[in-house]
This record gives sequence, C-alpha cells and structure tokens, in this order.
Amino acid sequence: MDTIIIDGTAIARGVRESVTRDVDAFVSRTGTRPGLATVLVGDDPASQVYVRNKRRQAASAGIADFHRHLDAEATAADIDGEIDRLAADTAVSGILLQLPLPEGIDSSSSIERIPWFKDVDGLTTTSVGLLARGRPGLQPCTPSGVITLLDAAGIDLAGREAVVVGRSELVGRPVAQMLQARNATVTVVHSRTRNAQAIMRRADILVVAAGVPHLVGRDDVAEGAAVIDVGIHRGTAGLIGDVRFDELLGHAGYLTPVPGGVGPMTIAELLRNTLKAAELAPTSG
Ligand SMILES: Nc1nc(=O)c2c([nH]1)NC[C@@H]1CN(c3ccc(C(=O)N[C@@H](CCC(=O)O)C(=O)O)cc3)C=[N+]21
Ligand SMILES: [Mg+2]
Repeated sequence: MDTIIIDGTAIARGVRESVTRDVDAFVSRTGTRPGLATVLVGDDPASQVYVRNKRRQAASAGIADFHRHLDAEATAADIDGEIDRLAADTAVSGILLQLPLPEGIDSSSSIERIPWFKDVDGLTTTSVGLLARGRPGLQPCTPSGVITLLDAAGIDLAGREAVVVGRSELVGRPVAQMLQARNATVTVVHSRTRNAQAIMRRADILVVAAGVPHLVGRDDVAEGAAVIDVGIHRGTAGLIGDVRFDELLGHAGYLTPVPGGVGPMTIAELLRNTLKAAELAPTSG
C-alpha cells in the first residue's frame, strides 16, 4: 500500500496566503486592520518559540501585533487586568493567552474574561457552547487544522468511521464534534477505554491526540486508514508525535508527519480566526 504523506507545511502556507489576501481586502473595505494580542506569562522556552512564530506569521499576513509579556511572578489579577485592557481595545481583534501558565495559576478564569468574539483559541465556555450547538463562532485552531488537512487531502468524512484518541478540551473533544458535524461516525477513545486497539482498528480516519509519544503503531491501524498525528514531543532525537510514523509508512493510506503536519496548521488557523474575529467585532464595518 502506498502511503500519501499529507504535507501540513504546504497546506498551511496555502491557508496563510489566502488569509493574507483576505486581510488585505478587509483593510480596504473597513479602513481598519485585524490585530492579534498574544499574552505570554513567564519564560517557558517552548512557549516563547510558539509565540514568536505566531507573531511573525501574523505580521506576515498583515495582522497588527499586540504582544504582552508578563513575568513569571505575575498574579491571576495581573493577567486578568491585561486581558480586560485588551478586551476593551477596539484595535485588538483577537486575544490569545498562551498556555500553560506558570505553576499554580489556573488559566480557566482568565480565559473566561476574553469576549467570545475575540476568543481566537476557541477556549471560552461560550465558544465551546457555540461549537457544541453548531452555531457560528470561533473554533479552536488545532482541531480546525485537522479538518483542513483532511479536506485538503480529499478525504471524505460523511458516513465514515472516525476515531479520536484523546479527550482533551483543546483537541480531542472539539475535533470529535467537528468530525461529527461533518457527518462522520465518531468514537472517542481515551486512557480508560477497554479494548482501544479494536476500536482504533475500525477507523477510516484516526485522529491521535493522546499526548503520549509513539503511542500508536501498525497494530492499531487498519490498512489504508487516514492517520492524523496531533502529538508533538521534544525528545533527544528531535520532535516526535503520538504515532510511530515509520511503522505506518506503507500501511496507512494517508499520514501526517511531525514536524510538518498539524503543527503549522495550528498557526495558520489562528490567523484565519483572527481575521474572522475582526469580522465578528461589533465595531467592524
Ligand atoms: N493558548 C494556546 N493556544 C495554542 O494553540 C497552543 C498553546 N496555547 N500552547 C501550546 C500549543 C502547541 N501549539 C503549537 C503550535 C505550533 C506548532 C508548530 O508549528 N509545530 C511545528 C514545529 C515547530 C518546532 O520546531 O517546534 C511542526 O509541527 O512542524 C506546534 C504546536 C500551539 N499551542
Ligand atoms: Mg501496540
């Protein structure tokens, strides 16, 4: 079986180019520019890299940059104050609070202060509710990126068996809802699932978002299935995913690499959400 490698780097580039054109049209139409506020608390090296990449790519798409850096000793009240100022600033279309926050600070109450129409991560209770109800709103970037990759590869979803490995708020649960909204028959397996392998082997489409390095191998996957690897782990041998890529080559029908799969899509979808947020803003033309 030939395995088609889904090129997330190329597909993300295409999305960014399309967003760049749409940002340009938005600026011409409204005389205002979409703006993205990234809020980074502390100095976790991986978070610094992600935020730098998000800002650089946003700027390159013509999105205005409103970065805020709080030191590692910032309190929840400091973070809330920053979010409230950005929420009130009409030049700021989207607010992203980079996770994880430093040890001991609960992110959920800060996230809830982000107005739903600026919630470019799709993490507020309102955004989660809008997605659950199938109503228009801002949806989380990584799950959107998974759907965009499947669409770009020409993989049909309607009526097909999709299995999601993992039930996180950031990926597993929302991607399961999005697949269901596209008429896939969806099963979510997780750490307490009995006989997960038998369920995974039924999948036409397997989305692996467990956060466990190299969890899924050839024995877990039906021949010809489409496998999307959401995991990303920094090991001694570089970046690896939740999937044993080498084992699935020649066995899966479609496969995403790590790096170069879902990761770049997450940022491309963030840019798309920022433009959408600018369009949703009560003040926008
Ligand atoms: N509020 C919030 N929203 C997020 O969306 C969010 C977050 N917090 N915290 C951390 C995770 C992780 N995440 C990634 C973004 C880009 C790549 C990415 O571009 N990956 C490249 C490799 C980058 C590298 O070399 O490290 C790739 O897979 O090819 C990966 C992971 C967003 N996250
Ligand atoms: Mg095994």
